[in-house]
Amino acid sequence: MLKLSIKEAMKIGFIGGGRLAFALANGFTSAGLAKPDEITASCHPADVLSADAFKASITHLLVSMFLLKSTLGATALFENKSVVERSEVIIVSVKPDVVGKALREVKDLQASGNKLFISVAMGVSTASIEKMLPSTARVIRVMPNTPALVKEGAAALCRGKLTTDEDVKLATQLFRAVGTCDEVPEYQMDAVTALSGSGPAYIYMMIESLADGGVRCGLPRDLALRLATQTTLGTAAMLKNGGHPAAMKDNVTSPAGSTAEGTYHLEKNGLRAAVIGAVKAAEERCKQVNRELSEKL
Ligand SMILES: NC(=O)C1=CN([C@@H]2O[C@H](COP(=O)(O)OP(=O)(O)OC[C@H]3O[C@@H](n4cnc5c(N)ncnc54)[C@H](OP(=O)(O)O)[C@@H]3O)[C@@H](O)[C@H]2O)C=CC1
Ligand SMILES: O=C(O)[C@@H]1CCC=N1
Repeated sequence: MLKLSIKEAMKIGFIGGGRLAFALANGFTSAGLAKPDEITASCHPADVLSADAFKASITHLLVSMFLLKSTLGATALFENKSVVERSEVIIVSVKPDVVGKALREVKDLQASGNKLFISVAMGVSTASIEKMLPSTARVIRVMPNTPALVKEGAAALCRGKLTTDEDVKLATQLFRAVGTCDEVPEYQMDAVTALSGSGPAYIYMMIESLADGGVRCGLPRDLALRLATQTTLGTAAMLKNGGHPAAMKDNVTSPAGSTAEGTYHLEKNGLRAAVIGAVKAAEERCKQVNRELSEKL
């Protein structure tokens, strides 16, 4: 079995060079875990597209290649096989419904059998990934999030059937270089996806709403957005130092003051139920994706 060590920069390949791959590649290189010129990423293969889709995709592909090369110094490849052959660790970062197609292309490669595959695909279980790869391939499932781009990511991972402690150590080190990373049992991965994987989208909506509120009260847009962003950052930083959000909220809320009016309005309009419901709905969607995929395998 190929032993990996994170002491030296690793050859990391991405099957699917999209938004998340870009965020992770950027984070890994700036953390010194991979040399930009040793990162490879594959993009949408042109052979399966209609003429019109090909034209649209080639533009998209050229933009992706340009971004990967110019911003990161990484190499964009047309073939998933080349990514596997050229990498020590392969991050599967295509959409869940494309995972099967992409991995079928590399299943028969000899190189696939002794490599570590890290899947970040939402809702796709390690058992499903293992069925799509040679029986000896090692698989880890990770759910990262896009703040990895600024080394403030939150990730959780779980083991597959053949994952070794060293693999977990390596993946943990990789994702801790771009934020936090916890190991969880696989049954919790959909909940993690629904909370921290999707969470940045919910927080952006909250920040945008705060800024809209400020504008409604007469603040200039740029000031409102800066205040909303910094307030979110500062609030999260305080919580990270310890303490309970309810107690911290009470510290902000003066008797008969402005915050009490504001929080009453949020309670009346069901903010908490809406957020809890959003996480639950996102978790359900993960389970649905896994069910649909498992039926096809
Ligand atoms: N975005 C996020 O915040 C997070 C995403 N994830 C997971 O990461 C994965 C990727 O998501 P995201 O980066 O947002 O999606 P993107 O659509 O941005 O990236 C997917 C990439 O894969 C390419 N692709 C499509 N088909 C193939 C193929 N057969 N072989 C190789 N590459 C292919 C796509 O090209 P083209 O566009 O030309 O089709 C695209 O560049 C998903 O499984 C998602 O669940 C996990 C955590 C957070
Ligand atoms: O929306 C999605 O499906 C992916 C998974 C978590 C964040 N983005």
